[in-house]
Amino acid sequence: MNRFDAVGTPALAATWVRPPWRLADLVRAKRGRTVSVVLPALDEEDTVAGVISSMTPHLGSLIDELVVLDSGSSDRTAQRARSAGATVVSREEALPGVPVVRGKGEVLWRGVAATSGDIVVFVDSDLVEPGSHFVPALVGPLLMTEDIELVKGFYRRPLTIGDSTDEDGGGRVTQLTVRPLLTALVPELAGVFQPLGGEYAATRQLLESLRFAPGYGVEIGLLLDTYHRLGAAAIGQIGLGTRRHRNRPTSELAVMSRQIIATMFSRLGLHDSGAGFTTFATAGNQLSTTVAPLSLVDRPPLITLEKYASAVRHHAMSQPV
Ligand SMILES: O=c1ccn([C@@H]2O[C@H](COP(=O)(O)OP(=O)(O)O)[C@@H](O)[C@H]2O)c(=O)[nH]1
Ligand SMILES: O=C(O)[C@@H](COP(=O)(O)O)O[C@H]1O[C@H](CO)[C@@H](O)[C@H](O)[C@H]1O
Repeated sequence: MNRFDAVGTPALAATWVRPPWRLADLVRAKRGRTVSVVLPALDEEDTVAGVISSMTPHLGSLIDELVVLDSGSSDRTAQRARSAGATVVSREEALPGVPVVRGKGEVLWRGVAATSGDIVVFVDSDLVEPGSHFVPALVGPLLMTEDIELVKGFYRRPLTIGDSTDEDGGGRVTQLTVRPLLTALVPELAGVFQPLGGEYAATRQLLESLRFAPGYGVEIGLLLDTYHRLGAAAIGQIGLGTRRHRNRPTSELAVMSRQIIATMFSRLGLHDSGAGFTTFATAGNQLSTTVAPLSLVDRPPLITLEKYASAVRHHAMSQPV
């Protein structure tokens, strides 16, 4: 285990700057365990096929299941995902009869329900030229060690606005909001480099036992709940190199940040006004305001959902002894 010796706040104890395992070692280490990859996708027709293509070489060996969980896309996301070799599941198909709500947390929650792998890997669908090493790196600690239950990827994050790129300007909410707040409120997690990153892997046993926060709060919710449940020793992080994705305008990230703060405060028992975030805009001498809705309603642990639990029991009984 390569300890990342940073000056100041130490990294997580389980930090790998580079994956030390060969692909063949990982496949051998599965020992009957299965791996499902879930790509949450809302209108990602431009990038979803490229993300899938970075993974299909591992399909049938390291990866057993590759699912795009369609978040209600209105573009050609589903068609392009199927053509690239993924299975596409809608939110309704993932949990029939359970009314759908908006947001990323809903899609990831249903992504766990729609798959069966012992290990579940989440990768965003808006990535630009992701490496084929992403999934092997993320599942490595889960296959090769005994005590890790959640593995977060970390990376350099370029920020491209228009024609200009700052090679380390990305992860704006991470850098300006979440990591400073974690340092102040949960210093044991100050060494998590990309707490919001959309590339992470976890055991199904963990994910089906956790609630899923709504919208963009899902990542910080899963991280804090895992920490409260199992401690920092169960959390690992691994270097993936550079991660490019669609960079949203700061105004949209402010709304994202508000939802993340609401989830953080709820997990830490801190009072939150519950007020939605107001965006101001002026035109001439006119002032307009938009209040973004805030949700505080988590999705319950899947294992408490009879529909899911019975499906798991049925699946278990259909497995060869
Ligand atoms: O309601 C949503 C919001 C986001 N996403 C997906 O979640 C990932 C990350 O979302 P986004 O790119 O908006 O977040 P960012 O990376 O910009 O912070 C992407 O694959 C989105 O398509 C989704 O499936 N449903
Ligand atoms: O890390 C962040 O600050 C934000 C925005 O990243 P950029 O400033 O656009 O590179 O993106 C993350 O947050 C989202 C909400 O949790 C996740 O869904 C994304 O996967 C993650 O990239």
